[in-house]
Amino acid sequence: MKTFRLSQSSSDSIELEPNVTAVGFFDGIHKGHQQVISTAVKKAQQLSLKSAVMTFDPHPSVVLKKEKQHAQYITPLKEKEEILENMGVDYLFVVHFDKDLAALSPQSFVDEYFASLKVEHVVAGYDFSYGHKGKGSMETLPEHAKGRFTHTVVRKVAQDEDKVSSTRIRTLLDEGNVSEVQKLLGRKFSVRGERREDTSSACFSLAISSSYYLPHPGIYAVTISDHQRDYKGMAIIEDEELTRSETMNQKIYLHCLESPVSDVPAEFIVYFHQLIREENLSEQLSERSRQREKAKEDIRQFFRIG
Ligand SMILES: Cc1cc2nc3c(=O)[nH]c(=O)nc-3n(C[C@H](O)[C@H](O)[C@H](O)COP(=O)(O)O)c2cc1C
Ligand SMILES: Nc1ncnc2c1ncn2[C@@H]1O[C@H](COP(=O)(O)OP(=O)(O)O)[C@@H](O)[C@H]1O
Repeated sequence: MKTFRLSQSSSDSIELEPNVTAVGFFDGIHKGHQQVISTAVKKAQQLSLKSAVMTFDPHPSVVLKKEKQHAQYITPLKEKEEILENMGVDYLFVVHFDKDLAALSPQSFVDEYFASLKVEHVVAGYDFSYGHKGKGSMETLPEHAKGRFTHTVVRKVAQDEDKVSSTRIRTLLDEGNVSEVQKLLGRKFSVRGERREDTSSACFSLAISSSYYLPHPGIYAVTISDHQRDYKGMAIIEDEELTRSETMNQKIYLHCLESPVSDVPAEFIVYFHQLIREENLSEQLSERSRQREKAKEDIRQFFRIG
């Protein structure tokens, strides 16, 4: 997969083959997004064209100064790239979202970003909106396309009768409900980071990018992967103020419950299975470490480790 970072005027100069493009922000690449993207990949195969995904950076809500601004992501760009690559996408267009882009009329957006990127077919969900004030919709797309490309509208993907959406996933993460998040993502919620200080080979802290949207502070049953094998363990997410370092990274604490991790690479991926308990930070340190020992036992039982 090739990634292209685009801003206004930069789209004219890149060499591309004709393609089918799925468009949207796609934070989380949840089951709804997967339906949109796999529709584009299949359509591209049928038409013998390249498949592409168009996303934006940063999230429009930040630039449009919406009440809720999403500056942290369920899948930061690096994760998005990896998932899309595995889905068989050929091109990723990352369009820089700024005030000028937001001000483009729906017609100008279509002219500048679809027509000039050799897009022959656009795939988006039923509620996709584009152009100034989000006035362009899937109903207006044919009028703005002016015969230059065709399109597919993907119907609502729901789970338990409600739309699968990144907002719904963020709310569940705020509650620490990572098992429900897994149902909407179709995979476990995960974060990747670099190993930092060790207490022992099996107990260390992980520095993760500040652009992750993290689950509610608490103790979680997790698997910790070093890309070679998985270790069952415990992750502790402390309150934001406490975990942010000067570099603005976030930190989580990991305890492996299986054979100690040693001589392993610096990068790990942590897969979240279940919230075991919330931490009460007003409690004395000695009580907190007692609770952590108890949580370890609960996690052993959760994973049925003897
Ligand atoms: C190129 C482009 C320009 C957009 N411009 C605006 C805009 O000026 N105002 C706006 O409210 N939404 C705009 N949108 C739509 C937003 O991306 C987003 O869909 C909308 O704010 C609704 O977000 P929400 O569903 O998270 O509330 C634009 C979308 C695109 C793709
Ligand atoms: N549950 C869903 N069913 C069908 N299409 C969806 C669904 N959720 C999002 N989409 C589509 O995926 C693309 C990205 O949408 P986006 O606004 O980033 O998702 P979300 O609504 O989860 O924040 C858009 O084309 C949108 O219409």
